Amino acid sequence: MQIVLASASPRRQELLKQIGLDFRVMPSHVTEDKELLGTPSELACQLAMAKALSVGEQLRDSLVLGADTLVVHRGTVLGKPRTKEEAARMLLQLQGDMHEVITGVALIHLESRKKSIFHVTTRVFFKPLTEREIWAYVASGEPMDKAGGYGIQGLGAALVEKIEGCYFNVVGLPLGRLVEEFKKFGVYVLK
Ligand SMILES: Cc1cn([C@H]2C[C@H](O)[C@@H](COP(=O)(O)OP(=O)(O)OP(=O)(O)O)O2)c(=O)[nH]c1=O
Repeated sequence: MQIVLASASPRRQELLKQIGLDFRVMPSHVTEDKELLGTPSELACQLAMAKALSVGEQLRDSLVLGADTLVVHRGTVLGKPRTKEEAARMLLQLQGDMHEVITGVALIHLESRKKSIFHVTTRVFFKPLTEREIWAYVASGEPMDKAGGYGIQGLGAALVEKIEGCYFNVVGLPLGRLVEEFKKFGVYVLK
């Protein structure tokens, strides 16, 4: 079965390659409205589903994967910062505290009407940071295309005290859980 990643994220491509999957990439063109209709995890799943469906409708015999990563701090959902000032504000809010990174995932195979939608949460604890450190990080340019304004896989590692849960989930896909869900579609990473 052809696997299609409905994502423009280079990180998600790298993560899928890491587990040796053979897949194609077809970015979806879903507008990511992070307006909260339900809980943050419901929103992550809804956006993941919308991305998977927008591609799946054209490729009904493929197994299509959509995902969405959100950062939630004290009940507020943080998306991708639009400006450097917004990035600095987000990081100032996150420093010295815990936040959750939620990735919603949708796997859909329209031809067989099979689907699996789930989310995984990782708790991330940031060190206390000075404004100077935050601006130095923002100046690296790394925050701009990332939820919460940081990338744990890059220089953003320097902001983190510890995490609880799946590391890969923070980067964009919960690999361990994903491998289990793929099995339900007859796709085995370890065979
Ligand atoms: C918190 C965090 C987020 N991110 C990234 C993962 C996601 O790519 C991005 C969140 O945006 P998403 O909307 O989940 O994904 P995307 O817009 O990059 O790609 P697409 O919608 O086409 O699938 O933030 C990191 O790379 N590292 C981190 O530590």
